[in-house]
Amino acid sequence: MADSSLNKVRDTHRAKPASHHGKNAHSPDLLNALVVASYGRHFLARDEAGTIWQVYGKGKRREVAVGDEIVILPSGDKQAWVEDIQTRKNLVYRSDALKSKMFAANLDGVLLMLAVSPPYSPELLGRTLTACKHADVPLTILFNKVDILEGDPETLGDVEQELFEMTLGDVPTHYISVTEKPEETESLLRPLLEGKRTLILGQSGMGKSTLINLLIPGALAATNEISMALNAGKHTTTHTQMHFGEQGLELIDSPGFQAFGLHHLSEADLLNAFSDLRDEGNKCRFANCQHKREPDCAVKNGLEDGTLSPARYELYQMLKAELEEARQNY
Ligand SMILES: Nc1nc2c(ncn2[C@@H]2O[C@H](COP(=O)(O)OP(=O)(O)OP(=O)(O)O)[C@@H](O)[C@H]2O)c(=O)[nH]1
Ligand SMILES: [Zn+2]
Repeated sequence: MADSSLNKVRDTHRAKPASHHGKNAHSPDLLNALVVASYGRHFLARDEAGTIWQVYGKGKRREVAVGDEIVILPSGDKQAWVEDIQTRKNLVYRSDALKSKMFAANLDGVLLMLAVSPPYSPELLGRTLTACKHADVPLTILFNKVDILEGDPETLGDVEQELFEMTLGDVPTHYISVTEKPEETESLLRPLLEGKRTLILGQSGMGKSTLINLLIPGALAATNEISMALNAGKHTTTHTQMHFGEQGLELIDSPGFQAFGLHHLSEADLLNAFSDLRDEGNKCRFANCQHKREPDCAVKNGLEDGTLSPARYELYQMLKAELEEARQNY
């Protein structure tokens, strides 16, 4: 049975006064709480007594992410205001020219789910890799649905090669089948995930929900019930949600994404995420070499002799061009 703490939400009509347990030491009216769901404009937060509050923020205090430790001021009927957001250990987010979207904060790791059907996007893989490097959160790749590739070792070999090249062999990568090999998947992942808070990312259809239901049975159904009860999910189909399993397993589910802008990175940030290109680039003849058509370009030479990855080079040039364009528009 899932130990979904969201099940502890109280019936509004019989609500008891909050226990002293969850009170904020500085002010008796304030409570410390953990953000467990984000609907964009409002959030669900769980206080230390296990009560779920629907919380709203004004101005900067609206910029709340799942995983944030916040201080809330109850305003009645299980509703509360965000009073403060505690300093984050880390934050994974994406951003385009118009807005940024926070995935989650205070993470121990990110799991990126990929599959061959629907086909995964190497570009999204590269962007996820870059965002996690920048946020300094360990990334693990789960390549799901390997059952589809049974009897097709060639395609599987190509995938392995592509993932290795893009990640420089630096990212733990597991080949799994959630539906066909559930026990194996579970015994592989439990030791990696227990006692940790993990954000699961992936394009639509990669198997995120299937995996969450395997590791925390009933999690998604319980979540829907809570959302309905609090009316929190009204008019929203996509939201980010934390699920609580046994042995301190915490999984954060985020809607499948098709875009992953990285406008929040500076050019130096970008170079740090591509340290292979940065280090080789230091050997170019010109200090400001763009690694395009300059003579004695160590990066171009590295691409030619196979020591650098063309896929990473292309992604780097694409992200750099985006940053330059974004800067010109401001
Ligand atoms: N063949 C195969 N199918 C799988 C596997 N894991 C999941 N699926 C199927 O893939 C489809 C999509 O799975 P979901 O778990 O809904 O994918 P998701 O990543 O949550 O997608 P969104 O909710 O759209 O973000 C479902 O029909 C699953 O049954 C697997 O290991 N092998
Ligand atoms: Zn160069």
